Amino acid sequence: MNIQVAERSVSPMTGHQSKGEPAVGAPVTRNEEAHHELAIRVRDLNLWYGQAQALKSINLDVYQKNVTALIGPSGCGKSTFLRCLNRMNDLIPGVRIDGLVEMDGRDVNEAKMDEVALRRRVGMVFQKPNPFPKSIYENVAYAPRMHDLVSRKTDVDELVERALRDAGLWEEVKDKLHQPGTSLSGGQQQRLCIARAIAVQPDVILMDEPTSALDPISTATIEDLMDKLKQQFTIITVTHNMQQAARVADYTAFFHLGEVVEYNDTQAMFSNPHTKKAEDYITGRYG
Ligand SMILES: Nc1ncnc2c1ncn2[C@@H]1O[C@H](COP(=O)(O)OP(=O)(O)OP(=O)(O)O)[C@@H](O)[C@H]1O
Repeated sequence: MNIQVAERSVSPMTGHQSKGEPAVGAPVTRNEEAHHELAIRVRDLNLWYGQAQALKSINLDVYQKNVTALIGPSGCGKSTFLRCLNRMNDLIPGVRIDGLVEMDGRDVNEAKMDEVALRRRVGMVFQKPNPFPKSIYENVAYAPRMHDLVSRKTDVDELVERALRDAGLWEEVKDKLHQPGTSLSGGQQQRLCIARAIAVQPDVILMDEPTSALDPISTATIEDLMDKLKQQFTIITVTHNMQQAARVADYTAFFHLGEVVEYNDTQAMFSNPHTKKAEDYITGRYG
């Protein structure tokens, strides 16, 4: 099957989940070179906002040092799912969660889990670049200092430089480190936010539509960066751009009405989707 991938934003969904579609869980096929060690194991995860169920029995294995894309129509639960991985939904009143989100053999929702430590291990980059109202340097140095990872000035300097280099921003900012982060362009600000996220050496970086507010050149820069960063980090990204998912992701999960309908190696998913819904969505027939 030769699937034409759609490039477009997604409007509110229509359609219904049909039963009897293939079980989801471990991908069917995998990239030869990809790492196959589990970073996160999600089992039977359900989430309600008040009475409304937004996630329904999600089962997903996220592999270390890969990019996993979450795709699907607007309102199908991608961002909600992403926030379950670092307990950011805890901040929303009326949320109820059950099921397992396991990292390093521990359920992130267990009562004694230290949420601050969890969010150090699972960093997040948002749709709109959101640097602190501080200098470029302080944006990167703040969290490592707060977590006591570094204290000596030379160590902080070194860490700031390394994070900015890894985020592909050092050459552009090395002579203006003490200017406000907000003085940078949108694409540079997003790379600053990535530098801020990686400065604490997380295991996982969550990205919620990280390029949707950026121009095509900045988008391409971030996509290249994701490809480099996966050597060091596990990346989970939400995207509405099918071509981006096809370009950057090793694995793709297709969400629909709060369920993961299909999860597979990206190449396999895009060339031979197992479900009609995934095929229709990927090809832009609905969404
Ligand atoms: N804070 C909230 N309170 C109540 N309901 C919410 C909240 N956040 C999301 N929802 C609902 O949960 C469902 C899933 O939303 P979510 O934002 O996770 O979907 P999404 O797939 O990320 O959508 P989009 O692609 O438009 O960003 C939707 O019905 C949404 O209205």
